[in-house]
Amino acid sequence: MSIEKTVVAINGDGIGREIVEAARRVVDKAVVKDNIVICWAEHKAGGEAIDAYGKPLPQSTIDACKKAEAVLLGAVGGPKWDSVAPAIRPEKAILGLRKELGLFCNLRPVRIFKALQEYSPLKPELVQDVDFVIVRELTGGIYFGERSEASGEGPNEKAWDKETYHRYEIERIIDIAIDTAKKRKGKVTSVDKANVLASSRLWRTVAQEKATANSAVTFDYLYVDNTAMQLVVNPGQFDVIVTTNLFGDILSDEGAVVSGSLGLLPSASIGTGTALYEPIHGSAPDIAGKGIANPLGTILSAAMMCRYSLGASKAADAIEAAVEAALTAGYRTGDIYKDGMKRVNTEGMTEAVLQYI
Ligand SMILES: NC(=O)C1=CN([C@@H]2O[C@H](COP(=O)(O)OP(=O)(O)OC[C@H]3O[C@@H](n4cnc5c(N)ncnc54)[C@H](O)[C@@H]3O)[C@@H](O)[C@H]2O)C=CC1
Ligand SMILES: CC(C)CC(=O)C(=O)O
Ligand SMILES: [Mg+2]
Repeated sequence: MSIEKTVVAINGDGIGREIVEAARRVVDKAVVKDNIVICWAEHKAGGEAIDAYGKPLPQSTIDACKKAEAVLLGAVGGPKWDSVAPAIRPEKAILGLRKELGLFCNLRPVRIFKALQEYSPLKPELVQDVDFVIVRELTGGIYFGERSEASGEGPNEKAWDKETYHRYEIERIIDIAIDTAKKRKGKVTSVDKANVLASSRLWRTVAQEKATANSAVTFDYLYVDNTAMQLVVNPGQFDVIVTTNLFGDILSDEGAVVSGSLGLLPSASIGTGTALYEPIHGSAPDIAGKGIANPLGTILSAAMMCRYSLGASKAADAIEAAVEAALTAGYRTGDIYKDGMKRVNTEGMTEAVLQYI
């Protein structure tokens, strides 16, 4: 008899439905290898929840996520909801879910597939060894600080957002970075802006204390502006990058360029509650509804879900190998297409992956 696992699927907006449906098909086929069957529970968040319920994160979605073994999410937001009140913007759904589920850590692996080395805008010799993980703090910092929308008039009109970090928030994310590094090449790069920001100075102090207490791991410390440059001049130097919510958000999109496309990168958000898996990109309104989005970032997020939340390691290995095989065989969505390759849409890439499982 198969073991049943409940996974909440949140399509969200834009390309969300297209990529989540692709990943669900792949997972359903792969988990058979682990004698597992997935019971998918669809719930709404983001713009689609605003349209249905008048708010981006209904309690029913939160409750379902808390009870499930994992959550697979597409992306939320889009121009349709750009003029809604700040308190109910679609992005509040993502932030709210992360907070409600206690997901203080976002793991964003950045690697370069052999078949895609020539797709990176960087020189081949710079990208051949690229394989690092961004460990992004996810429930603190400026995204969760107090803010004030614009008020006042004329040149004195002002708005502000506050960045706060507590010692315990920094300690627990650095601990995860250290554990991650111990399973990899043993190097942590802590990224901050300690030359200017008080919150970054506390970040660096805590990182240095952790470094002293963990001599098995090598630490270095970079300012975020230098890191942004190092990511494109020498990305092979990185093993584990640990940084704040805002800096991690920005640096991971830059990492995606190194790997060839934003559509390729997966993520896992972990912490105290049900883990959530989502690609690092957004809802891509410019290509939504056309069936051309690259589903691989979501499919690879689903592989992480199989490995870390569903106890389906054979499925995880099979999905990752199938993605590699599909790329090696030349299948390419538009974002990674080059002359001579097999151009496919979302459906075609999904079929290509399925055939190798
Ligand atoms: N986790 C989430 O739900 C996130 C939501 N957003 C929201 O998404 C909306 C659009 O934001 P943007 O800044 O345009 O960022 P985006 O990541 O949605 O798109 C940036 C560019 O990358 C392309 N792209 C993204 N994913 C792709 C894929 N799978 N295949 C092929 N091309 C892909 C898009 O077509 C676009 O040209 C906004 O409402 C934003 O707030 C943005 C980032 C994360
Ligand atoms: C709502 C945003 C913080 C989402 C985002 O850009 C991300 O998590 O990468
Ligand atoms: Mg982002």
